[in-house]
Amino acid sequence: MTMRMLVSVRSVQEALLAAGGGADFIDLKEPGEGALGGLPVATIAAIASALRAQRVALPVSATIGDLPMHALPRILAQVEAVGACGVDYVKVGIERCPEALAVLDALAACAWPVVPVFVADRGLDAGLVAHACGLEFPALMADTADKQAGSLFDAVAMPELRQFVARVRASGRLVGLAGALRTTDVLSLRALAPDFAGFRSAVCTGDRTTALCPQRLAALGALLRGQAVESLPA
Ligand SMILES: O=C[C@H](O)COP(=O)(O)O
Repeated sequence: MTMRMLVSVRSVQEALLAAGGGADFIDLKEPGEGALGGLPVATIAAIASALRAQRVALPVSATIGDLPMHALPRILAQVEAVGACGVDYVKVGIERCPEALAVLDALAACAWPVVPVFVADRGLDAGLVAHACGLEFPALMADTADKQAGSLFDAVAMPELRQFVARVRASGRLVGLAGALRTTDVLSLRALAPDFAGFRSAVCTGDRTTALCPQRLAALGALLRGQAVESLPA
């Protein structure tokens, strides 16, 4: 099955560009505010409603911002605020620490579909992942916080990523990978075959805080679909 492409965007214009450029998931995020930087809720609501008004039926996710695991009340309040914006999924970063277990339990009890995103810079905690797999989440993701330190493949070894994909898939959830992934990572992604891969850095004109680049988006989409690409933007 083709690996689906999630593209992170920060505006209506970028969301429509991503939708027209082959994205399978539209992910609302402010890249300038961190790995899972949150947009203002009014912006999230405006983008979600603009997409629906343009009859874009793609699933839309939005992040709550980079909140620490000890800030559970703030995390839950933000999930509520973002979920009420008309998105399909609310993405929440899960740090590798003891408090994360209680955060996962609380997120699973939320009224909105939450996608936990395991912050994998220090590897993946198999116990935490197994715990999440036993809860009612539609999908689980791994991503990195430090986008300057290479890609997810520099942070986590292939066997560990393979185990993550297999564990999540066995639980019946969708599994997604992200973390400064580049076109050069597509072969490794294919080997792991997650349900979807998430991108921002690879589809911008410069670093991930700059504008979305239609050519890079099209080239990446073609590559993920297994189509020959004549020349990839550097
Ligand atoms: O959820 C996906 C991320 O926004 C990917 O961003 P990145 O490619 O800069 O790591």
